[in-house]
Amino acid sequence: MSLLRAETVAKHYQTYSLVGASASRMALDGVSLSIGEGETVGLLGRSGCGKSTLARLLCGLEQPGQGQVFYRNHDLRHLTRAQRRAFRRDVQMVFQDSVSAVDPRFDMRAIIAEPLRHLTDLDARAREARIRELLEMVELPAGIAGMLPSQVSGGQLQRVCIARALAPRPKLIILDEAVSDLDVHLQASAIALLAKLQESEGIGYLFVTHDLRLVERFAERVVVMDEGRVVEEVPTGSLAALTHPASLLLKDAVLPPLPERRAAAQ
Ligand SMILES: Nc1ncnc2c1ncn2[C@@H]1O[C@H](COP(=O)(O)OP(=O)(O)OP(=O)(O)O)[C@@H](O)[C@H]1O
Ligand code: NI
Repeated sequence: MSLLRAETVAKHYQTYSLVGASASRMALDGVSLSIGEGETVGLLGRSGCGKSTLARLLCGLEQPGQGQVFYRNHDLRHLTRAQRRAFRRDVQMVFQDSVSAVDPRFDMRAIIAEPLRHLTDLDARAREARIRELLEMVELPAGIAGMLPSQVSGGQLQRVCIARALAPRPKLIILDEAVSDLDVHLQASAIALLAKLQESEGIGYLFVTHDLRLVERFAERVVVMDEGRVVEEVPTGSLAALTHPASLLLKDAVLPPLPERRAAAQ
């Protein structure tokens, strides 16, 4: 049974011009995607193809215009209270822009404590212990707990967002370009951290990116979208099988400009 499944979801946005004319833009055009428990899926495609829209539908932040999203075979629109709480716990999301994803008035402790308050039965003491444990998991010093978002670096704040996502012991974390803004070194260590957590906690990820290299290491399956549709889907071991033009663009972006290729072109 899938943990999370989108079935032929469609979503269009109404856009308005200055003169008041409205147009409809199809962000998702009949997309189906199923994610099993503990599974890691890379979701790729060029800018504007609908990745973030699909990510938001999957975690219930937005409703599809057509189609349905299912959590453990239950339609998200008809969850019981208990199922909704389980869904909120099991499926977490980390966004690209960690600064706007946190309240600037909250310190790191309060940021991480929030899901613990709402989604677990831990008392204050147990919450504090869990926060210490989470900071350790994301390799941040315990002393950071009392700092405000303005007092930590972008990379540290992103790790705090990952800690917050891990806090309620989710089954799946949807990472929407979550490491894209980090410098190369921090990106590599964030990926290593996510891969480690995948092993130790059995967490699965939906890893949204336009960088094929980032998913190659730890996704089992790569799904490529283009213009609001899923155009290809292959196991990570078979990337050579990708043939759609949108997939080839992703593959091309990975190839380094080899000196001999440049020489051959001259
Ligand atoms: N809130 C919104 N209002 C209007 N149009 C939107 C909205 N969100 C997304 N869109 C449009 O829907 C389409 C898909 O956007 P989406 O953000 O899902 O793409 P994406 O694949 O995540 O792109 P990127 O890689 O740049 O993040 C785009 O054409 C975008 O302009
Ligand atoms: Ni996006």
